[in-house]
Amino acid sequence: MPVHTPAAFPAARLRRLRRTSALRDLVAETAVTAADLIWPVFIREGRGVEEPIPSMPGVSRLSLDVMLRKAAEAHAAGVGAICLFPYTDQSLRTEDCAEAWNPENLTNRAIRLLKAELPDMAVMTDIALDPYNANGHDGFVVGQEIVNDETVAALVKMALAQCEAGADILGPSDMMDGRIGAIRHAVESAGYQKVAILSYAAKFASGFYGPFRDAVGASGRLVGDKKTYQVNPANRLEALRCVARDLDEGADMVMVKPGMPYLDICRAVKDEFGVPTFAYQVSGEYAMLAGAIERGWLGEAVMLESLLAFKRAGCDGVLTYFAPAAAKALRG
Ligand SMILES: NCc1[nH]cc(CCC(=O)O)c1CC(=O)O
Repeated sequence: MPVHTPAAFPAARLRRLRRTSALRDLVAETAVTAADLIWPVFIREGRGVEEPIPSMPGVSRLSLDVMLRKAAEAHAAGVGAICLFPYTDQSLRTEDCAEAWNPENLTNRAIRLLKAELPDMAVMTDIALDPYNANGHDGFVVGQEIVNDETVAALVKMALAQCEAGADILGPSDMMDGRIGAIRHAVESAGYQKVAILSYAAKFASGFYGPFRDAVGASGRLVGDKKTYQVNPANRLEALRCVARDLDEGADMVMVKPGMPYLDICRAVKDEFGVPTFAYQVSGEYAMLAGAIERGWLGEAVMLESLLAFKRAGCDGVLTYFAPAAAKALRG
């Protein structure tokens, strides 16, 4: 869109439209609303448990009863969707990752509970093996290698179990090649035509996932790094190829992750493809902001400012740990 060159001063005084909040709101180009937010939640076994995660101030692992109560509050405040991340019991983390497609695993029980009690809230899942893997990787490890096709077959089983439990949105976050096509084909064939896929399409090999790995209990386990499957942070065109590929294979929506350091990618994805585009404001971004807010180094307003940045960059929505607090702040 062409940017009009303002007339010379004093015909143009750009401050005229900044004078009052009514005028500012009238000409606001973008807005963030609670309905734009997806709330990522860490779940664990137990009852009445709220276990703080030290590297994510204000975020806790929740037992399913507490999760349900907080989900209902967030939903009442306007948050439309929740995304589940399990803290799997250490004894269930194995090299064959079989817990990942157990119909009764923590995530699948949480999906059933949410769909029974809060049917209008959209439930999104994560598809990757890391919460179930003895070595913390998103795929099977054979020798030194993260093997692709064997992992995809396991991800398909995981996806089908989540569909069976009632998931609305599948979120493959593993970055194996061919997983979107394989999952889409299996899900269609099994009769789950209505389930949407939000692909973690442009997912970078980032240092900003550190606190998340603490939260799901994978930090101490991860052997090596994820650079053979996640995208090099130096690469913009490769990220766009990932998005094109996932759309071709049947993704309904795509995600850029992390968010704030990759706003250029968000804008490029929206401009290039025009599809529903999401950003994940990841755990490390949350930790920076929440940690600084907690110490009084930054004001709370940076929360909504950071979310607005995603809308300005072309995103339709944001996955953010701030979702409940942001929804509350937006209500004033
Ligand atoms: N498949 C794992 C997964 N799904 C979401 C995140 C990160 C989210 C965050 O940092 O908030 C990760 C971590 C990783 O790839 O190591």
